[in-house]
Amino acid sequence: MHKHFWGTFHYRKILSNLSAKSFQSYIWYIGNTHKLALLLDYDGTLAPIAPHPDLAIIPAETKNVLQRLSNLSDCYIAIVSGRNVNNVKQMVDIEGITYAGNHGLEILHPDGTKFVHPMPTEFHDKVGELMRQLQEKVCRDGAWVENKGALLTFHFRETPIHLRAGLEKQAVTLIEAAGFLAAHAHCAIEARPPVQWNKGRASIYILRTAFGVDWSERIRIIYVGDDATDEDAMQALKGMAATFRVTSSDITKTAAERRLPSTDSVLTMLKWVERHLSRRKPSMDPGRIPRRNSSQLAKQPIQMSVSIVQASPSMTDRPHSANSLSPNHPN
Ligand SMILES: O=P(O)(O)OC[C@H]1O[C@H](O[C@H]2O[C@H](CO)[C@@H](O)[C@H](O)[C@H]2O)[C@H](O)[C@@H](O)[C@@H]1O
Repeated sequence: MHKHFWGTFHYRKILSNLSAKSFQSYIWYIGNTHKLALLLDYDGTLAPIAPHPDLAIIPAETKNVLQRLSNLSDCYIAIVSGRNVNNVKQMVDIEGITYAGNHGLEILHPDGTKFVHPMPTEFHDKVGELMRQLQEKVCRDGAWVENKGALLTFHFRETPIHLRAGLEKQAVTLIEAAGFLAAHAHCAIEARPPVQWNKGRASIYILRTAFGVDWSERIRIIYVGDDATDEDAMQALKGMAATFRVTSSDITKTAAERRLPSTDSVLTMLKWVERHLSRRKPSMDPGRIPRRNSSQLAKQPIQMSVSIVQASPSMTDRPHSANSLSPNHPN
């Protein structure tokens, strides 16, 4: 059942003035029997962008609707973020859901088990050295480095606009010289270890762990994200999910089925999902799985290996490039 779901409703304009009614056309996709998996990015999707990561707070209304959705037996929620996994869990602060941090390199399952993608050992030391280099050479004029453990983010949101390009270029050079992949984010450069893992692969890993190998037949999926790193997931889930890119631009390239203009519209969608799921009639459909039983499925062995990718000599901002599933891929 790998096909596009939107039929005649497939268009890519930004929808402004969204109301719950705007999502009515999704009823036939979500249907009345299947469990729904909501995969949601954090910054710029659930929480509006703020001058500093500590200030990007999830609005109370959004948190409340997520909390209620997390209590529905036929709704599974995973937050898929570029933040450190403990940090994003702290920011969302809802128990019983899945948290993926560092673009999926670390995943906390609702039953408390944790997945950590294998990392070449030398990169543990290299992260410290790259942090030192960035701090020494490019942390000025408001720019700073966020240490996320296996990853670093070089932030320049507070840097005067005319100084940004120079610092960005220098940071990219340092990141790539240290053997990391550099990727553009919102007023930031992400320094990621060169492993073939991203939000797309992490999303598929999460769905397979929760729902088993035939996950794509058993569930309906909604993925929402606002950044280039979310494009990996939108690409990987193409034809298997309803995908939304949060952007106020209609020229931003995206693999998503539709665009949403703001975090407010994400809230509107979540409210619509809640209303639809709450109105569904109880069903005996085997596709519905009690959510707490998903830990049984997590015990199925999943192949995992470290695959090193070559850091390119130029800027690595290819959101669609790392999506093709390798023979090692758990899917
Ligand atoms: O995948 P996400 O959950 O969207 O995380 C992506 C990055 O988000 C954070 O940085 C961004 O949001 C900050 C708060 O709004 C903003 O100040 C910054 O300019 C943005 O780049 C976070 O700090 C990063 O670690 C995440 O990778």
